[in-house]
Amino acid sequence: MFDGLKEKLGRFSKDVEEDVDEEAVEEAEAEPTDAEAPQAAAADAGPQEEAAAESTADAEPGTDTKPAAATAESEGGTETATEEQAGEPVAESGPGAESVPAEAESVEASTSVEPDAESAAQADEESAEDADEDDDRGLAEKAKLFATGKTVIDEDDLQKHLDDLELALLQSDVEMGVAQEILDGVEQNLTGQTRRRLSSTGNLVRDALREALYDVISVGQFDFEERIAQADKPVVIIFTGVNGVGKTTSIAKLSHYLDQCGYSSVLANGDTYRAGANEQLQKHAENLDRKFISHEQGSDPTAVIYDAVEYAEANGVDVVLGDTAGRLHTNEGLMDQLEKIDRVIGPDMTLFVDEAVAGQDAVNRAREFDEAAEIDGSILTKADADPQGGAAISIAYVTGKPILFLGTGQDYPDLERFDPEAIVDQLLA
Ligand SMILES: Nc1nc2c(ncn2[C@@H]2O[C@H](COP(=O)(O)OP(=O)(O)OP(=O)(O)O)[C@@H](O)[C@H]2O)c(=O)[nH]1
Repeated sequence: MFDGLKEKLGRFSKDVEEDVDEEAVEEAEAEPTDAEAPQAAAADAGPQEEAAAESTADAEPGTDTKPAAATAESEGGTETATEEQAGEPVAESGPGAESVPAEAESVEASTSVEPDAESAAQADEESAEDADEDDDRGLAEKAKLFATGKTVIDEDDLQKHLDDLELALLQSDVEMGVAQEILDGVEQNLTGQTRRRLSSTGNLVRDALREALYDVISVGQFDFEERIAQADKPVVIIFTGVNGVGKTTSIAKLSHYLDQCGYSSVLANGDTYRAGANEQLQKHAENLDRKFISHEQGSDPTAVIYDAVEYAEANGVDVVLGDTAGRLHTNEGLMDQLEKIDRVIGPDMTLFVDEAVAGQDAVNRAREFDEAAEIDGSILTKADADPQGGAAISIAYVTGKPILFLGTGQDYPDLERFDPEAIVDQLLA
């Protein structure tokens, strides 16, 4: 699922990471030696070995020695530092740094000025040699930069990578406005000081991308099961969308899903337009052992749904799942039918169904269906066959309504709750 997009995002992360690494090494060479600041402070309190042992114990794995304040900032990635915080002591590493006077450390772009540089510069030469390990230097620098939330990459370099990312997103069928939103988010997360909401992976670029992707795909999310649980029964859910995208199958899958959650359901065929529609949904109802409500072809869809609601009320059924004709959204007759269902039945939810593989077309249809008959969320089918992921990333942002489920196969259990955080993690795995 979404393997093509996954690969492109991975390439972007890797390319930017490499540039960030280079920056970090350059900085390390211009700044005082690693671990000097904490060691210098500790040296006042006791013997050197003790101080070294303490600072090592404080350090996070792979981040080299850092004062507790800076370490705490990076933990969980909950909040990036303020300007003042950025000025707090942060351990550095780098050859020859012990000879750099504090005044010479005026640094540009991505670096932060260290007020404790003076004490760092006074640190013991032996300790400096201990800390002068090239191995972890890039990692330590990245961790430090991440902790301070300062700019970590040259803007021109970043722009080049963002252009590549834009192309990759558009090639993956991400809607243009959504792609721009992601680019803005990544740029802001990498160069600005933003409040992070997801737990940090400890990887600077991937975290910036995660946040930006999460922001666009999590739009409007609500707890579907909670809404079902809290609504008066029967809950009426109406399905809209064009023909052949997996709408009927999705109704059957949702009936199965609801059953797993402990809710009974009745299937109603409001697609009285298309020959064969009754038989198609009836087949699913039989497979699942559900009550099926239908009228003859050409009759009023509202009357079908109405009958299903009456049946559910009389028989204590929790949810009515109503199909509608899948003609094009431009068809006035269809829109009139949906409007009448809205007016007479007042459904609890209207779900738009389309296929992930339709990419931009699915995004455009979602927008147009929502404008014609307001939707509460979407189901994206055939995600299992979609390498691009453009629709999955774009639909929520474009409609302002969440993707609630992904269809991931042809069998009834192949319906998964759309979990934005899990999807983003999967994309950046
Ligand atoms: N791979 C895969 N196939 C799916 C998925 N959902 C539906 N399909 C298949 O897509 C085809 C069309 O599904 P239908 O449910 O008949 O489509 P529909 O939108 O109801 O079409 P109409 O009944 O013509 O409106 C069927 O062969 C389904 O098995 C999915 O999530 N993954």
